[in-house]
Amino acid sequence: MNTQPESSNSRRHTYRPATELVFVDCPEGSGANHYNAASVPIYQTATFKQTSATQTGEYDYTRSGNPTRSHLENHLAKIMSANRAFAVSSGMTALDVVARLVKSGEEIIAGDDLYGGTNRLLTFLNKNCDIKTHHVDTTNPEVILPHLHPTRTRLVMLETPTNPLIKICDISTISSIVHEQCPNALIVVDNTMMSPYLQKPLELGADIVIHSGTKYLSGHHDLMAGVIAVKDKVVAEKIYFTINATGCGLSPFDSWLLLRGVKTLAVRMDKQQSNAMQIATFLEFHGFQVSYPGLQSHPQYELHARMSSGPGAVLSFTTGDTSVSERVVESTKLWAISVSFGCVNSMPCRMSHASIPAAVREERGFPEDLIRLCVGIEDAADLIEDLHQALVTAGALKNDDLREA
Ligand SMILES: Cc1ncc(COP(=O)(O)O)c(C=O)c1O
Ligand SMILES: N[C@@H](CCSC[C@H](N)C(=O)O)C(=O)O
Repeated sequence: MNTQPESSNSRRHTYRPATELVFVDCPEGSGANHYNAASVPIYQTATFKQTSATQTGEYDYTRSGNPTRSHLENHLAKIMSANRAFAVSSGMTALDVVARLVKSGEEIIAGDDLYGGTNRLLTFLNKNCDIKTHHVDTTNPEVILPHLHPTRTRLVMLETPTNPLIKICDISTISSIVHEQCPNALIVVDNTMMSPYLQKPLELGADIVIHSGTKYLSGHHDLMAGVIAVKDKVVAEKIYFTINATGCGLSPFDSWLLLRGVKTLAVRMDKQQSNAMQIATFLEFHGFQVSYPGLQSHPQYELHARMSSGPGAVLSFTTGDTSVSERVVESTKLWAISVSFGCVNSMPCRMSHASIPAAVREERGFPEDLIRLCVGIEDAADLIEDLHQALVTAGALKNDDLREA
């Protein structure tokens, strides 16, 4: 049964974003926190005893609903300005659940610089389910127009910034164009890179927002999770149906971990973002081609600033030579070599998009010498010193004198 109440936050004063992240409301009428525990308890149970032989109570079975997950989902709906939010087992699950809104013969329009796993899912749907995806450069809303079909287009899937090229698209303009031409189409934004602390796509015209909760929302690389936030009640019911039918709702323990992580999102993101800005400035000062929406040199600096309250903590840069980039990555001592981002450590990475075939990467202008930096909360001076020595060791930087920009 569906136990998650709609977000009921209109009844009280709204605080500033960092406060709202910490302040967890008790879902109205949920009876989910009988003892007023300051930290929402973990309801580690698969099933719930009933008092009636004919009617089920608020909760009956954890696949269908669990009080710990309800608290989390209610909190997520609030911070994402959604009518309802759902917590599932991974970011890819969130994307898969949303993709199930598309029927065979319908179409998707998606960016050409999407996370590799999303690209893999869309390729699977194309090959096996007769669901075609048109990949376009979403930085230019005009290029979407020729692919819009009044009845066939079902989803328009956007990332902004994109992973890993850090391209920006205009959520409001694209939403208006698509909604006007295709009443059946839904705008889906993967907001993983920004987190709801920095950007709220539902307020900009999107219909559905998804997150890999594995990243900033949880923040410690100790959890896999996904989030789906929805504006429309009918769409939300369809999403809930799929989650219950397929059994991919987030477990009670992971729901508790994610709720705990969300409370510290603002402090982590503020520090990570400030570190990222210093590192981007350092790299640009030394002549590297850096893509980071906090730099005025980013071609969509102003558009990004209009849509969000900060540039985030992921940036990418090129060295001009693939083997030099590999040496840079391998020469760092402090920066771990690992995929994923959003954690409290930092990592250089050119592995996350290995699932996109080399030919497709080339066709979409994905530079093989790209290094993606996912900046953590360490002392920025240590991160810069380590990056500097790695650049010098790899021969990417001739001048080994460490100058701050
Ligand atoms: C932008 C983006 N969306 C979705 C995902 C998928 O999330 P998860 O790994 O939690 O399945 C990832 C990374 O994996 C990602 O970087
Ligand atoms: N082997 C994984 C790669 C995951 S990449 C994780 C993350 N989204 C990132 O961008 O670093 C796979 O095949 O999905």
